[in-house]
Amino acid sequence: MTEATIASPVSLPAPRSRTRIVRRVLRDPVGITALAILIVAISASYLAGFITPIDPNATDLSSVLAGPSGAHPLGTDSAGRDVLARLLWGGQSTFAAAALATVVALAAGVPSGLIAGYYGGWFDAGTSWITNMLMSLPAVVVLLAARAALGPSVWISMALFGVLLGPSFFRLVRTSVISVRGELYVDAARVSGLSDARIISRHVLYVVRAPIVIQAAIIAGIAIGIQAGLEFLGLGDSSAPTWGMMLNEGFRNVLLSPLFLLWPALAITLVTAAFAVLGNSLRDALEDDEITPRTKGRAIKHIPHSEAGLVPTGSVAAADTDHLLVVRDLSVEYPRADGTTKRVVDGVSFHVDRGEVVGIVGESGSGKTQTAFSVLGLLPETASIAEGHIVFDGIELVSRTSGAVSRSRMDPLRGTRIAYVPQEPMSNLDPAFTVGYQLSRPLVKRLGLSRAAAKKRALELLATVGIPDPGRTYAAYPHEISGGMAQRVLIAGAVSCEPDLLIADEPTTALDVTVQAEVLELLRTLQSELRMGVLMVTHNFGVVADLCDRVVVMRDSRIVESGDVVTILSRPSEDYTRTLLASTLEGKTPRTLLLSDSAGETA
Ligand SMILES: Nc1ncnc2c1ncn2[C@@H]1O[C@H](COP(=O)(O)OP(=O)(O)OP(=O)(O)O)[C@@H](O)[C@H]1O
Repeated sequence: MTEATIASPVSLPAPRSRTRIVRRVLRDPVGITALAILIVAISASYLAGFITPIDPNATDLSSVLAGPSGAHPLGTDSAGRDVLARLLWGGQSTFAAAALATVVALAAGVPSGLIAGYYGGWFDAGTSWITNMLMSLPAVVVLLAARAALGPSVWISMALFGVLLGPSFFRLVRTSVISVRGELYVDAARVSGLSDARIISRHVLYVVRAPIVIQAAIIAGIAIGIQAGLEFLGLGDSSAPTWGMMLNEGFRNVLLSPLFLLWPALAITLVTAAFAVLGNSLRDALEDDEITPRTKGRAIKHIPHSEAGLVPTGSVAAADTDHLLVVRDLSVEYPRADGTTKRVVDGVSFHVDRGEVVGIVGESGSGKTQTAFSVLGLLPETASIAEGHIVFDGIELVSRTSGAVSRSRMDPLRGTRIAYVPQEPMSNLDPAFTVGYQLSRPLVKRLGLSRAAAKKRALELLATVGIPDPGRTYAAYPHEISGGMAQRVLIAGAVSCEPDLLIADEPTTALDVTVQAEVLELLRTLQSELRMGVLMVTHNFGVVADLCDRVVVMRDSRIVESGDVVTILSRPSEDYTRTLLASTLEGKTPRTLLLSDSAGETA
């Protein structure tokens, strides 16, 4: 690494301590109070037999609606039954039934919301339709009808209530997933080789877990309220003591014994409020928590080339196996609202050899990114590859007939042999995870490194890309580092598996001018050290002149001309190239031309 590539030190906050979620809740006075109320209420309910020996259904007609006494600490009801015993035993069924409703709602809403939001398509359409239908049903009427048809079982009522509440989780999760699935850091995770399941469980579920937690707490409270409401109306199982029935009885006897109404009302209010407050406190703790990877140490696992997609496919023409990457006659289309299609890449052909840097240059909207995304398999679902094929190291990623990137061939390559450096570094880092986690996770997943080895390698990579204090940057969150450092982090991630091909899409556009030069120098150094083929997407001929061996000039989705950089820079054959050169170089002679001139003179 040259001195020029080392960024000036940036002041970073001290690394965060890995405080656990429970400890964060315990430090929140409101959270700890709510937790204490729930722990006391739940344990007291399930230890009812030890707390009071009195049978909750034992009647004593000589002592009805009696006030608190030594024998009956909370008094008795209208049948002379002990209020404390009934309150404690009633809590058992209340908590268990609320848990049942919450678990059913979670099971019905969360997985379906994740899949519908992430993949969209027919599953999304079908589940959204079912959700809308369920939400249009009046829950209380359905519960009353179920009670009439199936009997007064609280378990059936609460399981059904869980199904009716499932859509609230579905909508919450689906909406959150839709808002993050298009985030660049999700694309970046895909490109770094993580599977859909891993992306959903880590990056997507991580974003929606806080709303899920608070929603679950609220739903548990609502389930207790609805359950008590049904019992209050006399629709519960009258053979078992419940808080709702106690409320009903207390209400009827409020003038004779107001205290009798107070106990169940207090229990219901305290417990439902505690659930809501605990949900808020947990959410705050989750949002503040740094996720700790829990991967156990593993030995280094080398990915055998015989795994799917890593051996050349037999049907590829010999001419296409001579180069690292071959893109031939590629055309990409999008459907228009009027039923026609819009061609954004039209008959594009080029190749990249090992150790060679090829630039795709052109004005905004000329189709450069769509071409690069075709190679990466990152085109949106609406795009289709109308024609052409793409071959990487003899592996046919897009065949002439398939019209799409083969996922089984692409997945083992992305993040290991084909890497990607994006345009906007900040948007490509997940704000919820530390830099170190995001850098080391693919090393654990793709290279099979243990957590400790991945951390060591990540720190080495950060030093390699010129980060002045790798330890601090490793522990920092994306918002705590500068744009230039974030781009260095992404470059470190991209080269971590020593790829054969690096695709960089305007890697310096979002950076200020001095940092641009440093990042270009870094890319140049890494490219020559690792002998990578590089496909550099840019609108800037200066970048092409600085880095590239060959260049492809694009305009309006087509290639205008292509050739080696010195020829195109000194003798462009197309007016468009001349205009583009004049506008981006502004009369300056690029270093490549100076070098080639001096080489010519020496010769
Ligand atoms: N999802 C999409 N649906 C329809 N058209 C799209 C979509 N994405 C891109 N396009 C169109 O494809 C064309 C090429 O876009 P592309 O992003 O490849 O341009 P570019 O040359 O990389 O420009 P820039 O440097 O501004 O990113 C543009 O006209 C753009 O509007």
